[in-house]
Amino acid sequence: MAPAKKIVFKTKHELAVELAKYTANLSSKFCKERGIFTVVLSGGDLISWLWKLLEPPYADSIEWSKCHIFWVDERVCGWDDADSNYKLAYDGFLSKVPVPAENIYAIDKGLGAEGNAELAAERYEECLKEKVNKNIIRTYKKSSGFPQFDLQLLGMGPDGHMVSLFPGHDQINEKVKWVTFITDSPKPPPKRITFTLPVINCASYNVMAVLCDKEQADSVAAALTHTKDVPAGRLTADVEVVWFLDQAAASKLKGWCSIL
Ligand SMILES: O=C(O)[C@H](O)[C@@H](O)[C@H](O)[C@H](O)COP(=O)(O)O
Repeated sequence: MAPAKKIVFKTKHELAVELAKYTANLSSKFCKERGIFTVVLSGGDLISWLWKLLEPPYADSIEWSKCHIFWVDERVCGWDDADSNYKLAYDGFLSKVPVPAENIYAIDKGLGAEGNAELAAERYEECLKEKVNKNIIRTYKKSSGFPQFDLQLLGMGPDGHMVSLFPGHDQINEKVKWVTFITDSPKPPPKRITFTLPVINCASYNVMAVLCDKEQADSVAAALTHTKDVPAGRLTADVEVVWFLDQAAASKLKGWCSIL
C-alpha cells in the first residue's frame, strides 16, 4: 500500500499548476513506456482545476492522441443533462484538447438517459473489460485481474465520500465487481454508477484534490488518519497517492507536510 503524500497549496493557481505538471509528467512516462496514457476523471470541482493543462507548456507537452479517458463515477442521466460528469468534463476540458473521440469512454448514452443505473454499471464494466482485452487498460499484476489505470483524479465531499462511495452505504464493501451503482446517493442526483474500491486502489497513481473552505477539513483529517467509515480514508494506490490540499482543507491536520 502506497503511503499518502500531502501537498498544501497557498493558492488555487499554485494547485492548478502542480496538478498540470503532475499529469503532464505521468503522461510522458506512460506514453514512453507503452504508448498509451489512461486517465480517470471524477465530477465536481475537479474539472475546473484542470485549466492549466489547457495552456502551454503543458498542453503542448501532452500526446493527446495517446490519452484514453474514463470516469471513476458518473451520474445516471443523459449526456446533455446538467448533472452529467461527462458533459462537465467535455464542456470544460475535453472539447478543448485533441483527444480522439473514440478514446473517450462515457456512460452508455441510452441507459444513462433512461436512468437505468444497474444496467449502466454492468455496461461500463463490460467496456472496461473490453479495453483490458485490447491492452488499452493494464491488468493489476499483484492480484485477481483488476484493471490498473495510470492516473485517477479524484475529489472528496464534506462527508468524506469519494467517487460515489458514501459513508454508511454498502457499495464501499464490494470486492468482486469493477463497477457498481447506487440509487439513493446522499449527494444529488440519487442514481450513479461508480468504480469499486479494489479498482480505485489498483491505480498506479491516485490524486485526491481537495480545495474548500473549512467544510471538508474534518473529513480530510479523518481520512488521513484512516478513521473508520470515511470512504476517502481507504484510498491508496499501487505506486503513489497524493493529496492536493488548500490551507483550509489541511487546517485540521496535525504536523502537516510540504507547503508549496
Ligand atoms: O460526481 C460526483 O459528484 C463526484 O465524482 C464526487 O465524488 C466528487 O468528486 C466529490 O463530491 C467532490 O466534489 P466537489 O469537488 O464538487 O466538492
